[in-house]
Amino acid sequence: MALIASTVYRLRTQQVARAAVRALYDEMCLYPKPGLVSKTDNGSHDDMQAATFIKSLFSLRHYFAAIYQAGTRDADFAELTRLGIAAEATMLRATAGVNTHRGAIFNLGLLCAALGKADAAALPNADLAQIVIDSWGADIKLADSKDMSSSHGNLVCRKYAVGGARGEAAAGFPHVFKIGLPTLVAIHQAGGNAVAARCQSFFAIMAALEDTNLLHRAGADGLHYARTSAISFLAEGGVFAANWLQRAKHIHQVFVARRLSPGGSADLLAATLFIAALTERTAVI
Ligand SMILES: CC(C)(COP(=O)(O)OP(=O)(O)OC[C@H]1O[C@@H](n2cnc3c(N)ncnc32)[C@H](O[C@H]2O[C@H](COP(=O)(O)OP(=O)(O)OP(=O)(O)O)[C@@H](O)[C@H]2O)[C@@H]1O)[C@@H](O)C(=O)NCCC(=O)NCCS
Ligand SMILES: Nc1ncnc2[nH]cnc12
Repeated sequence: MALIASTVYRLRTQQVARAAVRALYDEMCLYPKPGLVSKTDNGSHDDMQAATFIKSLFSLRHYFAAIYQAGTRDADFAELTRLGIAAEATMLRATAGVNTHRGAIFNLGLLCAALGKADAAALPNADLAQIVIDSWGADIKLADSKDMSSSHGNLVCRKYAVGGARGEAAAGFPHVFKIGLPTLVAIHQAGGNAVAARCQSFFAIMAALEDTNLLHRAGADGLHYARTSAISFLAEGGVFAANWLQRAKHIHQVFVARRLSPGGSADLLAATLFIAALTERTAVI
């Protein structure tokens, strides 16, 4: 029995880690994704391209396995943080110092750990958002209150009084579970293909998110412009509009011209794809 249990554990760990890496890959590949890197172009970035992201996400495969297993052992936030910081170093080695997935390491890492905790408790349809809140929410808020770093995000969160990645996590990833995922499922159920479902999900997240990348690069006006663009795209029919692809590509070009880069929305799209892949009813999207 022990052999079977250990084999199941190993296979599940591999499944979760592969799903996390695949979600980051599918996010990067999605086009158009206003201002962001894809295989088509580098968006609003001079310092990174598709290959940078592929090196980065591949370098994180062991991290996602490790943090899932930490979750199965009911690890505390201090242990998760140690794994996350080590993963950031691994990412930077893979990208020659470019920050491709620092937020994704945090966002997807916590969701992998929550999944591990749910699996260990044999809860197949666990409320992962609630597990994140209950298990590590207080520590995430404490870490945020003690953060005196000069990271782009921390400076922006203080200046604009927004929650950033930590605020999103401590609230149980509402932009994933209440916006990204329902939108992805709705478009799929309406007959939309994967690209349409993922684009609509991305625009829905961007329309609502206080993305610190946008605030860092373009201030409150930049965030407002990006969110208004997404709201207009959705109000004019989103991916159900006949010319949606041309409109989405035009918005991408305008974001590039303005150097806007909603990296936080991209991370939460990846988190949405990760949850969808591991949730039986949405595994096909
Ligand atoms: C917890 C941290 C992630 C906090 O990081 P930071 O202090 O920087 O604060 P945030 O801005 O709040 O978050 C950083 C990244 O998170 C993404 N993000 C932004 N807004 C949100 C949001 N509202 N909700 C969720 N996630 C959000 C975003 O990451 C992506 O964009 C980055 C790439 O884009 P780019 O424009 O290139 O970014 P820069 O290089 O900074 O700017 P340029 O110079 O290019 O203009 C990339 O990171 C994507 O992932 C934000 O950037 C983290 O600092 C932390 O504490 N980590 C330690 C490990 C840990 O605590 N782990 C716990 C368990 S895993
Ligand atoms: N595809 C992407 N382009 C730019 N920044 C990102 N952050 C996360 N995904 C990204």
